[in-house]
Amino acid sequence: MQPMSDDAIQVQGVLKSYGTMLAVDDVSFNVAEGEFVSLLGPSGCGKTTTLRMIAGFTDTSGGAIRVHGREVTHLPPDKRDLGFVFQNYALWPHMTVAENVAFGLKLRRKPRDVIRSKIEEALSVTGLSGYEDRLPRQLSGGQQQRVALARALALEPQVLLMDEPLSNLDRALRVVMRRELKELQARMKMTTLYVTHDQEEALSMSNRVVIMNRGRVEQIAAPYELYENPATSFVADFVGITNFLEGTASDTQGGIVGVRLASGQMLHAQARVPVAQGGAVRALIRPERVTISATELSGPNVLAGSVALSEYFGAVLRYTVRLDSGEILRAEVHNFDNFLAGGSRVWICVLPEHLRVIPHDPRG
Ligand SMILES: Nc1ncnc2c1ncn2[C@@H]1O[C@H](COP(=O)(O)OP(=O)(O)OP(=O)(O)O)[C@@H](O)[C@H]1O
Repeated sequence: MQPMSDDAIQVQGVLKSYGTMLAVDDVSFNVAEGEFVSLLGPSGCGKTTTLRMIAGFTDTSGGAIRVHGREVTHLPPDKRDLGFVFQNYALWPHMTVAENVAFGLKLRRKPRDVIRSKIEEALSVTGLSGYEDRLPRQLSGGQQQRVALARALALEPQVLLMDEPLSNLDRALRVVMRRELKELQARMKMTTLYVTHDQEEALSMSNRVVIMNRGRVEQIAAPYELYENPATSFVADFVGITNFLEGTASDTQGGIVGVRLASGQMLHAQARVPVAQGGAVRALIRPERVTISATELSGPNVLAGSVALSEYFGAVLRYTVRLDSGEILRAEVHNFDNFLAGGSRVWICVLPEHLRVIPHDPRG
């Protein structure tokens, strides 16, 4: 698909090979003006390489990159009008906070009063006013991270690229910082491309997420869409926990497809993507969508089994159920007043509207 021309970033068919290995394999996506887009995927899937090609730190082996419609594929990083915040934020240790933030502005020979007001503004939006004269070693990890962000913001980039900027922080700080960062990004309507392997970070901060796997794009969608309608087994498995039931597609009627399980039992599921009749398919359901009952249920889409394991996590109770047909299914219960012990006989109901059917992907 041809990306729209008024997008802030357009990545088209980008490739990166290292010898015979394709680290990035025909990746295309766009980031609209003011949008927050994340590249999410497991370690080694090509996220950082993609971001570095957009930044200009890594050469491309093919494809095109445009920033605000201008082709930048072969321009050096400083000619691309992009800001960066990387994982190792590398502040100058001998410079104060203000000097660190001023550094890029001085390189660009900005007038002294402009530099002063930019420093003030960047430190104010990152909550660092009053820290001007501190050295990096006199700051916490989160504060150092914010200095790196302030330094990037002071240059007023049209587009900000961030690679795992919160990964060095402890969990509590990471959660606080991601809220601050998101709030700041939204307030400043700053176009942002963000690399992370943390699904919570990607889901909670992004307008859209690009899921990568082995150098390729698996799916591009808004967080809700990604979670509710994963396009592939990989996405379903990588984003949240999913139950997979293998079967064969029978006829589709009124948007409902029949899935015959190996046991012979038929389930009805919503068909969001076309599936071939007789084709191998997977029916997916999230554990929190599974209804579990200790009293016998009847009707369609009911499966009988017994509790193999129950795990209590405070707010949630997770059951692992072995179905009579042999499959394992996980169910999560959020409001509960009693526990079903291991071995308990249970009935599982999976409503058609909560079951998603996707073609069986031999890679997944
Ligand atoms: N300079 C290089 N030379 C050879 N192979 C490389 C080089 N840089 C990256 N790779 C390989 O390219 C693939 C993609 O790496 P990349 O750093 O983009 O992954 P990533 O998704 O960002 O992973 P992580 O989350 O671990 O940082 C990996 O298999 C990596 O080993």
